[in-house]
Amino acid sequence: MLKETVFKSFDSKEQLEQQLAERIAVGLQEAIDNRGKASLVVSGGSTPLGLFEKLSRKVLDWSEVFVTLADERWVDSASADSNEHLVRQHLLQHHAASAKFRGLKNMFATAAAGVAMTTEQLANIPRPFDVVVLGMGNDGHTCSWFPCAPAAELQHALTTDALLCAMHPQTAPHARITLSRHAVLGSRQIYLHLVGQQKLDVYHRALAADDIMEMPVRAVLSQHKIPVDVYWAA
Ligand SMILES: O=C1O[C@H](COP(=O)(O)O)[C@@H](O)[C@H](O)[C@H]1O
Repeated sequence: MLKETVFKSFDSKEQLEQQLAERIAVGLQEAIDNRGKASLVVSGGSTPLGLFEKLSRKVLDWSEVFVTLADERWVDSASADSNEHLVRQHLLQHHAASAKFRGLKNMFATAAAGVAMTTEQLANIPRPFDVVVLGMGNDGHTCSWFPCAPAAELQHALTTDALLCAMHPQTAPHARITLSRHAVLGSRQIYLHLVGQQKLDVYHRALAADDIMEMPVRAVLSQHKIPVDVYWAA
């Protein structure tokens, strides 16, 4: 059945975070009730911080929840630029401290060299992913599908059946490891979490045309098999 994208608008980012945290918690608990375990994929960057704080205080069987990232910068996991660092600081605390977390960074020197090992390490995460929370950059990237990356790399991430890919954005900091489009769309529910007028303008631009290489977030928005709920606050 084809799914429509749902757009939800909130007066404040706090309201958005409360509602989205509740939706995610309900989705994870339903997955546990139905299948005994749940998987949650989250994004990094600056947007999800408050959401993580609220989600971490939700009461559910966190010990049955597997958490991983949509993408990661190939930096030390203790670095302030690391998405894993953000998740450890803001999500894996309070009730959520008992969740099972697998990051995407490993000890290999480069993202390209590390892809195979991280793919193995994610083998036990329940798929399809129960809940995927994506962000979006002002350049129209989501995950680490950057329009400024070499075209062949971006094309690969958008077409491969592999779980993970390396990405080398030319104008954004750090080499990346990212879930592929195939991996992200192997999910039951996607949320796109946006805050601010600029992100709303970018979102509208993404809806207005269909060149995925120009704005890779379109790879998620232009499909109608997996439900995508867009949560936006001013
Ligand atoms: O680099 C990244 O950027 C996007 C968006 O980040 P934000 O700071 O604008 O919220 C994020 O979704 C992604 O996970 C991250 O690696």
